[in-house]
Amino acid sequence: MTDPILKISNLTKRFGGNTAVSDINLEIQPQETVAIIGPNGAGKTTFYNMVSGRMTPTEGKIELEGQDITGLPPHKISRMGVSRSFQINNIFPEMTVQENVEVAVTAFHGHSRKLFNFASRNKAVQEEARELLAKLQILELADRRAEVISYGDKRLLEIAVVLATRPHLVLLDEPTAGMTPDETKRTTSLIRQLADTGEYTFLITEHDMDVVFGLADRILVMHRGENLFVGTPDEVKAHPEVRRAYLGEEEEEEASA
Ligand SMILES: Nc1ncnc2c1ncn2[C@@H]1O[C@H](COP(=O)(O)OP(=O)(O)OP(=O)(O)O)[C@@H](O)[C@H]1O
Repeated sequence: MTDPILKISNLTKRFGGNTAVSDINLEIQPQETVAIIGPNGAGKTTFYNMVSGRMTPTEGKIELEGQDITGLPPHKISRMGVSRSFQINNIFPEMTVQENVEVAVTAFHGHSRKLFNFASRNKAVQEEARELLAKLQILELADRRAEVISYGDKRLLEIAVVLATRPHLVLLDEPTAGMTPDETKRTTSLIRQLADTGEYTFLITEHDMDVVFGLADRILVMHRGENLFVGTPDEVKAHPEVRRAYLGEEEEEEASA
């Protein structure tokens, strides 16, 4: 077994008397796609916020590739290779689609200092940006201003921006939220293709169960802050307690909507 990219041990977050995340343990292996699901208030966002450094755990440990990152600020965690999508908040609307990705690619090369010649750096940055846009199937939008493209395409651009920093672990926060059914299908299949390249490790939160079951190698089911179950999509679908606590609840909500 390889060393995990992310190792979460006994992670707990309390807000006063309310335990939002309770004693979670999880290991994510390189190239895995892991999804976190759970009903509203289950603690998914709090868990995510601790991994990306936006919240400090009350107890427990978070290790990234063997290094303790517990409680480090977001910019440090990001520099160590964890990149998080922020639901299109990290897109510059007045720049073109290509320029948005170039900014992120440049930021990455700025850190790595591999390319010091200005002209060759420019060309390499442009090429890398175009490759990423092609991967996300939005290359034909390269010269459009980001503010004029569709919501679904903005979300794909956001993923391109995230991948431009060559993250070791990619956190995708509800990647299909707000999308039309067609956009959702397209985005799910694109993320699946990215995962299949073996270049990325994804940790995803998502409410859409079709997306989760279509993407995840393993699923962490949270319920009231606790780890209710971790397993493959088939194991999750078949787990009676999960069905009762989450899938059943969803059916009831749909029935009463
Ligand atoms: N900053 C905060 N201060 C106090 N309580 C909080 C804070 N953030 C979250 N909580 C509480 O922690 C619990 C877990 O919330 P969290 O947002 O992590 O759940 P979630 O699974 O992401 O829910 P949703 O699916 O609705 O986004 C909830 O009871 C919530 O009210």
